[in-house]
Amino acid sequence: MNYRIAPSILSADFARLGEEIRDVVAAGADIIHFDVMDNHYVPNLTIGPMVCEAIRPHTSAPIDVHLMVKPVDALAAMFAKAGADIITFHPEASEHVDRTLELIRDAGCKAGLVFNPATSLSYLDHVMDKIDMILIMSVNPGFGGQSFIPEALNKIRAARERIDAYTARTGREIWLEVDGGVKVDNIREVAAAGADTFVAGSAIYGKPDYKAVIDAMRAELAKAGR
Ligand SMILES: O=C(CO)[C@@H](O)[C@H](O)COP(=O)(O)O
Ligand SMILES: [Fe+2]
Repeated sequence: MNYRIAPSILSADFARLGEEIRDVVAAGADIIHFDVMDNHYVPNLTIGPMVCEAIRPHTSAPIDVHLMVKPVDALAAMFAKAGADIITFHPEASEHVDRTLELIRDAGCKAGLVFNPATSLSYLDHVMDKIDMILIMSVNPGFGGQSFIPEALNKIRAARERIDAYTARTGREIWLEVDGGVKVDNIREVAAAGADTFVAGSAIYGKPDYKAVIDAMRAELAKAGR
């Protein structure tokens, strides 16, 4: 299994963001997770396309933009222009999920849907062909540093079953990302449930030695048995 670790810059030092991104990639990160919150769909307010554009020259790692905004379409287009590689959004926040997925892919990015703890995976039913990534939230969206909600493991297993059935039928791969409360001490269980891409904000940026945390996560992943 090809596992990917995606540090969330929500827990980085924003006064030194470029350096924080270079450091985490040098420490072994595969993807930069970029949390966009609008103080409307979620209570917090974070960063927009200008910041994405500003960090783009600091890394060649894919920038994974997690949109916690409503409405979605205008901002999705702006992030595609600002250098995002992957753009995910919450289906409840889009008036027309299929159209938003198309808009993101037409702009040259990978597209994905994000599932809150209480959101049904049935939003996937008719759009699998337009999805490159499924993101399962293991906390309620809005803040870093929350505790992993154990029920998310069942949803990860259900999403993995859908992906495996789809890949067996079409040959096309879809990534399964998990976001919220992922740490060294639970990443193995999250991987065993079927995830291949792991967002970790406070677990990585909350420690002084990013490489030590990422190495410890990879050591756990090597034992996951998938
Ligand atoms: O999208 C979100 C929160 O809404 C996340 O990406 C968090 O930033 C993850 O932070 P940790 O739970 O890993 O500290
Ligand atoms: Fe996120």
